[in-house]
Amino acid sequence: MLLHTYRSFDMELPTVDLREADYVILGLPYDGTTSYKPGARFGPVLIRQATLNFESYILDYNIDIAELKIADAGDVSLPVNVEDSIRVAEETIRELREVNPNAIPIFLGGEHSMTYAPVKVLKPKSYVVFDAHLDLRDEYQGSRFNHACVARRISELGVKVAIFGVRSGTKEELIYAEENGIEWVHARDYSYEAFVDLVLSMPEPIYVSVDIDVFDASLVPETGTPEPGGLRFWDVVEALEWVSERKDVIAFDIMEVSGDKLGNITALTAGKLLFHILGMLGEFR
Ligand SMILES: N=C(N)NCCCCNCCCN
Ligand SMILES: [Mn+2]
Ligand SMILES: [Mn+2]
Repeated sequence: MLLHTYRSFDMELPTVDLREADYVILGLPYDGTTSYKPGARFGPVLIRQATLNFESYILDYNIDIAELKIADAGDVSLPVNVEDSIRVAEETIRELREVNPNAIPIFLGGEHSMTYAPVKVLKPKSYVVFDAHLDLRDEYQGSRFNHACVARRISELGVKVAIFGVRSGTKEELIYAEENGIEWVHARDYSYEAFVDLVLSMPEPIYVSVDIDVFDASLVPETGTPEPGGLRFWDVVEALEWVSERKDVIAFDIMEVSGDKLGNITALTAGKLLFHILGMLGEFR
């Protein structure tokens, strides 16, 4: 076990020791800056539990992900304060890299605020994110590390940012995007072609983040700030297939899953996406 982690719930998959893994799951169960619907601290448990519903054989790729070498490093034990939590998450991810520098991590959240930690440690050149929100605020509800600020903090690290599926933002965020070369695609304008067009020229390596609220609210009612008018499940899967096959993706996350009932529709959406990500990684890499 890594320092500052605990085991919460087992997925519907055999796992291997972290040292031997090609892929590693790590939960970031933080919800201290939630602004609307609470419960993101249960996201990682809910996603793992939802995988019990799914076959490990993925029809789309003709692959059984039970045969992949996947480790589950558990969940990081996070303190109350958001900046302290980011620090503990960073330390844990650094430790994980020391134990196994080659495994591709898939982080499960937990608020989007936590994505800052893996990005700081893994130092991608680009951040490709699916999100209903721009997350480009300088500050929100008293914190610069609020979930609504994470894309801005990441862009300030010098990482190239592109955001897909957006349908919520402020004038201030729009101006920041424009002044800082941050590309984004409205959910109404989203297409596979628009995604490929933008991501094709982005510098590598790439960190891919899925804020689960990018999906239509009907697919993800249990998330911190649900928004109607979102993407379909296959929109995101097809984009991830392209980027994981064609570009150097060093990590993924699935964030902002919440709720207090096992088997909730949001967790099922996230669990199914997790299995597809593992399937495409097994197929393409
Ligand atoms: N990145 C995010 N998830 N942002 C959500 C911001 C919520 C805006 N509430 C609007 C309240 C208006 N009174
Ligand atoms: Mn977000
Ligand atoms: Mn969002």
